[in-house]
Amino acid sequence: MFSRPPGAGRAAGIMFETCAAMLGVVMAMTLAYAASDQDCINATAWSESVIASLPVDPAPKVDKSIISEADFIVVGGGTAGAVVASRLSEVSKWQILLLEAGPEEPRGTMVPAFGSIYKDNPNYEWAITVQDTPNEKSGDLNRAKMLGGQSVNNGMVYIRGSKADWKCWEEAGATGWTAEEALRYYKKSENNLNPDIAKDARNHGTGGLLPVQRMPYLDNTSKLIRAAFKEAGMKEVDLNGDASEGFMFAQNVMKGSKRFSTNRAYLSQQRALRSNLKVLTGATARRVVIDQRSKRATAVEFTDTDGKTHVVKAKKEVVLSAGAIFSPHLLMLSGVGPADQLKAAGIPVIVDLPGVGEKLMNHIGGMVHPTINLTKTVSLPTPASMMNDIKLFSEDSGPLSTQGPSKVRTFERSPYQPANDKRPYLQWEVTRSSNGRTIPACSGTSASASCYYNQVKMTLVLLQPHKYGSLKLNTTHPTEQPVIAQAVFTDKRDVKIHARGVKDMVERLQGSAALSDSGAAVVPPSAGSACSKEKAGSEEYYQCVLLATGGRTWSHQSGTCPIGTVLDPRLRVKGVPNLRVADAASFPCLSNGNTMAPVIMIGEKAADLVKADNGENV
Ligand SMILES: Cc1cc2nc3c(=O)[nH]c(=O)nc-3n(C[C@H](O)[C@H](O)[C@H](O)COP(=O)(O)OP(=O)(O)OC[C@H]3O[C@@H](n4cnc5c(N)ncnc54)[C@H](O)[C@@H]3O)c2cc1C
Repeated sequence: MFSRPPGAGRAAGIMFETCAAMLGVVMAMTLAYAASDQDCINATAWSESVIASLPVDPAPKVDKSIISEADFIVVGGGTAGAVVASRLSEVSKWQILLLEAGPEEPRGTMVPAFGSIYKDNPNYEWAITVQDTPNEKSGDLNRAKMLGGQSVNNGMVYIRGSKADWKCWEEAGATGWTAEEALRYYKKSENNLNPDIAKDARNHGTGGLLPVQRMPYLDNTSKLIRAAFKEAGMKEVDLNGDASEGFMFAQNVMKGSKRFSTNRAYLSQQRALRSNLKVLTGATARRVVIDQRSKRATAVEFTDTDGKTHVVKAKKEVVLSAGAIFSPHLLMLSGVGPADQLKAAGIPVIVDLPGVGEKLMNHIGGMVHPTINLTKTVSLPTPASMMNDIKLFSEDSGPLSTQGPSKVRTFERSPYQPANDKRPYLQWEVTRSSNGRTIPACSGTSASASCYYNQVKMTLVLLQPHKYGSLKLNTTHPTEQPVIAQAVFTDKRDVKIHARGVKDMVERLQGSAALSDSGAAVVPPSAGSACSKEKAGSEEYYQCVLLATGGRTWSHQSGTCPIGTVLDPRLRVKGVPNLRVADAASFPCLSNGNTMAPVIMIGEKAADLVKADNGENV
């Protein structure tokens, strides 16, 4: 319906697309109105009308034909895999095959206000269950299954972590992964679109494929949170520059008002232009075929959406970029991993590598939320205001282009962390929620937050917990998902650091004139009567509340095939020299911040390592 008419020139095509899209908006908004009264807006019709307003992408070059061999096979077209495949295909004499289990990226992902809109949608998500462990009833783990991987469906925040992270990498044996080297690749990937930040050319790049910018619109609550944090003595800084502490309205992977995944940034145009880059979606790798005698990866076995098995020969190398859960799983299914687990599952051992899945690193946070109830800075949406939001969105502004105060990130040291560790251990996240006044048709959908919120919840994330989880082969059903156990507040030091952080923040917010002047009420976390024996507001009280309410791991799983025990510093699997792992699994140390930016950096450097090892100048 919205495709360009045959033979139309570019300008005419764009006009046609715009008009067709606006027609779609009007039709869908009519549906939303029909199902709405003053307080109740049909969220599904609303979401559809927003999606209909998006510019039409050129149709991706979809070629379902199977090839029998390629020079390089990249498994997993996610955050890192899209980068690796794209960069390798710059060498036109090489044939690159990218295998992605999920489908093409859908268009709705471009709307920042929709957040992780495809979370829990079985068409675009792996269903992964996690073991219950003390202090955490884990339930499920969200992993995107589509081209672009988690970069399509995450919080978009672009945070590189601490420059002091690289000391830990060096100590783990990651020779050559220094702060300066990482910066080189961050800058290579980055197209920083905010001039006030981009002018710091030592720390930022503007020529890369990845658009990075702040969300273009600040709502009133965001301005209020900024005022409260400044009042609390926090400095507004560029957390990807020289400062490692302070707060920031984070930059995100986006351009104008739209999200960019690594698929959109690195693959969509390249696929259309490069005949040596073949992308197969719906292609689930089952194992890497490794020759028992030579210990070389020779092929990848995968199944298509009809369940048919194919084997593609790898003439040079295989790169696993299937993420922190599936890269180690694929290694084990291919005979590389802890020998005891492989033998118990009946998988012939090719290389005994006990480090595969031995640790599953992750940030942890408490379900202990200081909350700010809002009154003056929020207003209920109306059909007219929502229509206006769509107009603003098409002009690269307005509420649909933002996630409001959810983009605030703070990094601070804890008085209880080791004094010689330069990484700030505490990160506060702010999320929007709705309490008391809900709009029935808006609640329970991903679009709800873009409809209305009247509360912000603060969540403290511990960036360097003292305990990690693990990932093991399911030895009775090895092809099923691995057995995943995370670790949450099982170390007393973590409980102490977290509780003190919550106490300090509550006290600062309660003393904020900016908040009280705007009618906002700060509600400290509580666990009902469970902690009534402790003095309210004391560190012991918040420790009790934390243990009573429990915590959870973040979505930053990493380190399941780390450099050091599993990979050499060139990301090659020890004992299988033409097989590499390049994604969040490769981290030897937990990044001191959100993980997408470091994963993209790894993808960039991985491609250069592969090129250099195969005779190309980089
Ligand atoms: C809900 C959520 C929100 C987040 N928000 C942020 C944020 O705001 N900022 C941030 O920095 N980080 C965020 N993260 C974390 C970050 O997105 C991830 O750490 C990062 O994207 C992981 O990249 P990856 O390449 O390792 O894996 P992925 O991006 O998950 O890519 C792996 C790909 O491999 C495919 N695959 C897996 N197995 C196979 C197979 N057998 N055959 C073929 N293909 C396969 C998958 O379908 C997927 O596309 C978030 C994560 C989640 C879950």
